[in-house]
Amino acid sequence: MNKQELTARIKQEAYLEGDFTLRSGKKSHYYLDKYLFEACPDILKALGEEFAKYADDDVTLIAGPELGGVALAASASIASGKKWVIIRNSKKGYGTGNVVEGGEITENDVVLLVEDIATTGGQVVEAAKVIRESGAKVKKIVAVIDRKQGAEENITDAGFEFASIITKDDLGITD
Ligand SMILES: O=P(O)(O)OC[C@H]1O[C@H](OP(=O)(O)OP(=O)(O)O)[C@H](O)[C@@H]1O
Ligand SMILES: O=C(O)c1cc(=O)[nH]c(=O)[nH]1
Repeated sequence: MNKQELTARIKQEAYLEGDFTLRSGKKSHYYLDKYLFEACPDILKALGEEFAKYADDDVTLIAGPELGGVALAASASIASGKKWVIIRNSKKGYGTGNVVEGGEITENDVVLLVEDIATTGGQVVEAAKVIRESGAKVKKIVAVIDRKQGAEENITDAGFEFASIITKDDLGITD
């Protein structure tokens, strides 16, 4: 699937209009329901292939933040052949008590961090800090969609590199 077809498929499956409150507390007249596009195998496969383009030889691990990043990281792993982990929002108070699920992130790791939607970038920066605290390098943060509401600036200010597969402009969305 080429980028244009992928963009059209995402809009077709996941673009909603209404009054929405976002994670950041911002209000929006639209919402991109990542679970709706992640549920479509053609889109999920194509996204994995797009993410895999960022998985250079030095990348040792792909990470996806809970919850929307999980399927994306799995798809990117299949497409790239690199292992993947989940970054939880917080530790469970029982069982292993892990924040990182699927294996440890070590100081030798170079991690590609994948995200579904970047609005302010707050969620993905938290996940990136977990990776950094383990001593590993965050190679790049790549989101499926950049809503262009500060994510790039905030992610860069936090010391990480950022890219997105598409932006809200590609989807023909105006504020
Ligand atoms: O860039 P930000 O301003 O942080 O906002 C975007 C984040 O918010 C949403 O997560 P949500 O809270 O819906 O979590 P979920 O993945 O657990 O459903 C979205 O999936 C991003 O992770
Ligand atoms: O900022 C968010 O919380 C957000 C925006 C959006 O379009 N889609 C989504 O899943 N989360």
